[in-house]
Amino acid sequence: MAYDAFLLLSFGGPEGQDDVLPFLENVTRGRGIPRERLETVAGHYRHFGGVSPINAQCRALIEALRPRLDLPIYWGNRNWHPMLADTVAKMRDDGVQRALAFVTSPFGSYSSCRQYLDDIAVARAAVPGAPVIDKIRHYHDHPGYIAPHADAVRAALAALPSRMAARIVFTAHSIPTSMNAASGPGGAGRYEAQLRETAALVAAEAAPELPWDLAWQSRSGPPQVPWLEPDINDHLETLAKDGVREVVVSPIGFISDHLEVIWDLDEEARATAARLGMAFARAATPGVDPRFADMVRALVEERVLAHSNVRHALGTVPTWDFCPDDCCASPKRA
Ligand SMILES: CC1=C(CCC(=O)O)c2cc3nc(cc4[nH]c(cc5[nH]c(cc1n2)c(C)c5CCC(=O)O)c(CCC(=O)O)c4C)C(CCC(=O)O)=C3C
Ligand SMILES: [Fe+2]
Repeated sequence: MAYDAFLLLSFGGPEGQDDVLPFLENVTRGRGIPRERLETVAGHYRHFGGVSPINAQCRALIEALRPRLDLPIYWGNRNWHPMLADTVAKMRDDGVQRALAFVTSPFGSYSSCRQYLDDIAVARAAVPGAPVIDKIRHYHDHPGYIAPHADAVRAALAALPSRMAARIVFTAHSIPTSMNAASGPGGAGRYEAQLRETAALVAAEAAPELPWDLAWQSRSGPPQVPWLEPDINDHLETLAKDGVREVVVSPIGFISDHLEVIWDLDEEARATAARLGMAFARAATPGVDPRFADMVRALVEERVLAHSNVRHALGTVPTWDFCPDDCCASPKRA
């Protein structure tokens, strides 16, 4: 397949205090998020001057990709500028015919996969003559994703007083259990399955001798809707009761230090651990690790040279190039 452009497709985040509320309105429109939750999350952004780290991370990734890709690079977001529809219009004006999109989430689910496909469809519908845009597959078990996380877990373990007694707790963004059930072709619960595989692969590479768990963070939505559990803070309580004194928390659900990482883990989970008297080290995310940037290049090559059969994967949970219609369906909303 021939492509004449590369598109970085991400979530977007505010870049100043005045952006916070309009950004949150974009994120939560029609999603039934309680008002109090919105105010709480606005406070997290305000704590950092109203600036999400995510846009700077996208810019840094683009700079890391420039020397690695022979394609012009474009960037568009779901929820904040540069908005995807504006980017698609620019691509059309530049004569782009067929672009390949890399999404900043490695996993399948409505929020992390299908919603980006919907974003592409909506943006293209708004731009007459828009290029075709194909999405790159999930990369939850790609060596370029696993290796930086594994190194980071090793480094975090080294920062603990006595790594012998440590527990590794991997985290990812919680989603409603109904959204998890609908993840993957035919609704196969792939979100959790992929994350468990990522966790197992990172643990095996970083510290095969240590026990690990998968916990969830950043729960949203109304309280009566079930989301994936345990929450990281509840899980730390359980571990403390079981006598665990040291934890490494590794956010394998994130490619870079999103606001959920620097608030929900570095502030909240760290405070929970301190209250419980546990030593706490947060493992880094890939960010612009050269192996992660090389992975993006490899994923582009994999699609361009589809006949070459090179498809790096360390696990067995399948990934697929084109999501079928019944993949990662939108969950019913309350
Ligand atoms: C699976 C998943 C990912 C990973 C995949 C991916 O990366 O796309 C993700 C990423 C992100 N989520 C982000 C921010 C927010 N997510 C929210 C709300 C929600 N997230 C959900 C799921 C996910 N979210 C869901 C099911 C909701 C409920 C509303 C709904 O059904 O859609 C809300 C509303 C307030 C709240 O309730 O928290 C905010 C502000 C940011 C930006 C961070 C930054 O600024 O650095 C990023 C990268
Ligand atoms: Fe999907």
